[in-house]
Amino acid sequence: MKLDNVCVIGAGAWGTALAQAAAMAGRDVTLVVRTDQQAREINDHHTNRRALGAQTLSTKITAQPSPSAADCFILAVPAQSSRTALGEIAPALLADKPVMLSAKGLETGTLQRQSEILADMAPDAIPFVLSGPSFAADVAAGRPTAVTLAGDDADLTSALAGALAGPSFRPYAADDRIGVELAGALKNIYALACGAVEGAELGASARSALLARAYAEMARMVVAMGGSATTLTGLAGLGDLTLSCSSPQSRNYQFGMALGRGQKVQAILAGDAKLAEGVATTPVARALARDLGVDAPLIIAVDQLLDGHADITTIVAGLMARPLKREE
Ligand SMILES: NC(=O)C1=CN([C@@H]2O[C@H](COP(=O)(O)OP(=O)(O)OC[C@H]3O[C@@H](n4cnc5c(N)ncnc54)[C@H](OP(=O)(O)O)[C@@H]3O)[C@@H](O)[C@H]2O)C=CC1
Ligand SMILES: O=C(CO)COP(=O)(O)O
Repeated sequence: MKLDNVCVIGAGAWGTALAQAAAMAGRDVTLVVRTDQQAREINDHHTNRRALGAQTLSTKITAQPSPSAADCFILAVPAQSSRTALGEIAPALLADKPVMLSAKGLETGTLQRQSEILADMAPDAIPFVLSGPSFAADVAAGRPTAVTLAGDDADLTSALAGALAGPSFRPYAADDRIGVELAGALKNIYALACGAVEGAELGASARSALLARAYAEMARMVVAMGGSATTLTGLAGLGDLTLSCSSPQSRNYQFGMALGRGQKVQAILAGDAKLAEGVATTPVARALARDLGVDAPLIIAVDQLLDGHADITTIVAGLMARPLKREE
């Protein structure tokens, strides 16, 4: 399959960074933007300041107002906007084309993963999931990282990984789409939790204990939903979990820090909070855990913190007072 050109839908931080990675890998890239002003800025000045500050973008990136025919596509809008964004694209454009899903979140209401949304909206597209430890600013600046690209066809997944690979962006091909997708979505919940621990000044020991129990809980969720626990040992699992749960650069971690300092969700959102996917994904994950009968005390704890019915001191006391159990 020809993979010379890539169309990226969503010109926020991540879409622009992935456009840059694809361009650095030698691809011709079209980046779908929503305003003429953003198109002019990218095409004339090779920057997208709202998304990536002063970062200079490759001249191989061309901005345009709507998607056009391409060898493969990357969807990079927030998880709750994926359905709307896909609804604006003629399904025929995506038919038999690889579509790489890069949003890290579960859909409110439907409880769906991104690839389930794609299957609804463009059933003939070929789904791939891209996830792993990768801050947009790092990727766009050419700082090195490695990610997981999961797809059903091993040869095509490897070919796509090769089409995106550059000196500073190294995708590993994998086949567990469900595991990779869930790891990306769930890590945002645990980043909220770890940020809250930091905001409440509960200490580095608490944060690492939380991280380890988060990993165990994430494995229970992934296995219950048909993914593989082994996937979590990789970039999309351990790699992204440790990044997002330990770095104030993570927007979810930042949001968690504000929660831990006692701020309410509405107040944080009313400020200049950036996108924190875990806020919408937490109640979805809680509903999924309930439906699947998965023991998920940390997801429940974050949901309680978000819904404001308990403060962090009460929530942590509740977690610590649970019956002792064996580590498995
Ligand atoms: N930033 C990062 O470091 C990383 C982000 N991700 C994931 O990528 C996803 C996007 O995040 P990010 O780029 O950072 O978010 P941003 O808030 O930076 O950007 C979101 C972009 O999506 C656009 N958008 C929203 N709705 C639509 C729509 N219906 N159609 C077309 N475009 C739309 C927005 O346009 P407008 O501004 O006009 O509203 C904006 O350009 C998230 O799921 C995130 O978890 C994954 C890895 C790294
Ligand atoms: O997913 C990310 C890094 O891998 C970005 O995390 P945040 O959305 O929390 O900033």
